Amino acid sequence: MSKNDILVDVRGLKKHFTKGTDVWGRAKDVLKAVDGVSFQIRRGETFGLVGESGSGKSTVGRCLIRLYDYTAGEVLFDGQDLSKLGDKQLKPYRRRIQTIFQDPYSSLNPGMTVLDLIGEPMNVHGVYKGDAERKETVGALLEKVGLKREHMYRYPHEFSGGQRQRISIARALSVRPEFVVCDEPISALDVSVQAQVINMLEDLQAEFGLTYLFIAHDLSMVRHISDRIGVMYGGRLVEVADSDELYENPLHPYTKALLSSIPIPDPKTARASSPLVYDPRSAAAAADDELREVSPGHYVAGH
Ligand SMILES: Nc1ncnc2c1ncn2[C@@H]1O[C@H](COP(=O)(O)OP(=O)(O)OP(=O)(O)O)[C@@H](O)[C@H]1O
Repeated sequence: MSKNDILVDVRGLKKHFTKGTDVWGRAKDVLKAVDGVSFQIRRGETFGLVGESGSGKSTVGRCLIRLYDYTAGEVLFDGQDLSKLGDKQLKPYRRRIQTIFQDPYSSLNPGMTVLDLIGEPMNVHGVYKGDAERKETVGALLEKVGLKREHMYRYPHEFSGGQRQRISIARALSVRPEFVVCDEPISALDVSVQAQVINMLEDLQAEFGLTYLFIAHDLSMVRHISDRIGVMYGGRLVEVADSDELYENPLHPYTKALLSSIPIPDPKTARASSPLVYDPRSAAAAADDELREVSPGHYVAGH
């Protein structure tokens, strides 16, 4: 991977939360939500981040968009360490990096029309030249995400969950970002609309040359959209590999357990055995947890 190919470079990222302080003002409990995570995302690819609830996926995403200051490590975006920038210097990066959140119900202000919701980030970043252009852009974006132009005059409660997520996607894309953090964007949607949203995200990626971090705990959809996948457990990455390689040749016991719990729709290929259970005290898990490259592009911890 040449330096130029890399859009996002995460190096030794740590985010520790402290809960309460003692009488001397020292932190009592430290929760190591992210504890030394490194990975790179190439321009134009989708990097999937998977793991069970609480493994630290969203915290990684929030550090990447600078919603959280991090405890240690570096996040380089297009070669720039964002933690070194003040608010003014950060502004262009706040345009270039956008987020789509899980819950399309709470992430859209119910009192705003779709026109204002999609137009708001455009106002903040001044990416249009007058009301007519703004309206035209919003209309075109609505069509791109499978809605109608006239929907711009409606309010979020008039739409289904899937349609609201389409509005959130149009809002994120309105400022022509390069990198989009998709934090469980389909988890709250009906299974029947999940695949539609995934296909749409892929089409938009191809059309606009987007790079995605795709966070999910549902492994079945992640394989479809991701080029490479990182598996998180307890605030650390335990395995990183190309998507197909990870599914066909999982090496870490936690990855194996995670994969064994995906329902298989085709009875001919259905597993004979029941899902594996990961025991973090097992010998393999207890071994040193640095990632090592075991075959080209396939990294695993403690193996
Ligand atoms: N703002 C916060 N303050 C304190 N603890 C936090 C905060 N945000 C996250 N955590 C804790 O950090 C750990 C990792 O949380 P995170 O949300 O990153 O996990 P996740 O893998 O994304 O899980 P989920 O899929 O449930 O969102 C959890 O134990 C969580 O309770």
